[in-house]
Amino acid sequence: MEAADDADLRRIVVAIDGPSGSGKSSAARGVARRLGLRYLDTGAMYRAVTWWALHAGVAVDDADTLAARCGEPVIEVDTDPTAPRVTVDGIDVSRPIRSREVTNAVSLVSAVPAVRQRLIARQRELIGDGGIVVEGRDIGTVVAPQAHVKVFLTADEDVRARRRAAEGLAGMRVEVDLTRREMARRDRLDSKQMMKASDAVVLDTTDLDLDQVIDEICALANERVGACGQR
Ligand SMILES: Nc1ncnc2c1ncn2[C@@H]1O[C@H](COP(=O)(O)OP(=O)(O)OP(=O)(O)O)[C@@H](O)[C@H]1O
Ligand SMILES: Nc1ccn([C@H]2C[C@H](O)[C@@H](COP(=O)(O)O)O2)c(=O)n1
Repeated sequence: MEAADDADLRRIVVAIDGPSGSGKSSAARGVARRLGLRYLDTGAMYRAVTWWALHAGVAVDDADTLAARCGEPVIEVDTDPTAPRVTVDGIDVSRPIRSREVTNAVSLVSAVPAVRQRLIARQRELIGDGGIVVEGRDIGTVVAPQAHVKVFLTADEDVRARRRAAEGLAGMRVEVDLTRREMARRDRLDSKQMMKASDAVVLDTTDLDLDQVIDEICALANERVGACGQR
């Protein structure tokens, strides 16, 4: 990317949304690193509440109790793209929140309106005056509709499952068919929260490698960076 004005870059908000396994985290981190921006993984925050519920003995299908108690855990997020970290009550949960147990429960927790309200407020605080790449499901529509760059990442379901299975969940190799079924289930449950903004650029990553995706998003940021002072 050509050198953009530093002051404008410090205000930019790049929103990346899309289904599970479409490459949001990898792309968002890569863009943030390349442009010297902060990085916020909002899914990690929903995962952190889910991890807390599982450990606090709160049933993840008990929406009323989740709504009443979701303010209890203190969730801290480090927005450094070289070392993103999430803690719950001071415990580093960056790895355990990727476990299969959390992954299969998180959609129930993230569907609870009180949980969303609380985390969205925190996400907006973290976005602050910008200089950040934020990824999730509702960033361009709900969390930061003012974002200067909005990207909706997609990829063929089979390709997403293969990429995810190759990576494994928290270090365990898992088979592609099972991964595909679990991802499809999660996308179905998340469909109410996942929204493509009408002004988002749709980027299908099926045939793109990660560097190409990062290049495309950085090019969009470069085009829009001049508008950062105007919003
Ligand atoms: N363009 C790409 N080409 C090849 N592999 C990719 C690409 N983008 C991401 N990956 C790989 O696909 C896997 C899933 O990517 P990533 O975790 O970034 O997706 P995600 O959309 O954030 O998923 P989730 O919503 O489930 O957290 C990772 O192993 C990542 O390295
Ligand atoms: N802005 C967001 C981010 C995430 N979620 C939900 C949907 C996912 O199932 C879960 C975990 O996200 P992931 O780490 O897989 O990106 O959190 C949401 O509702 N809104």
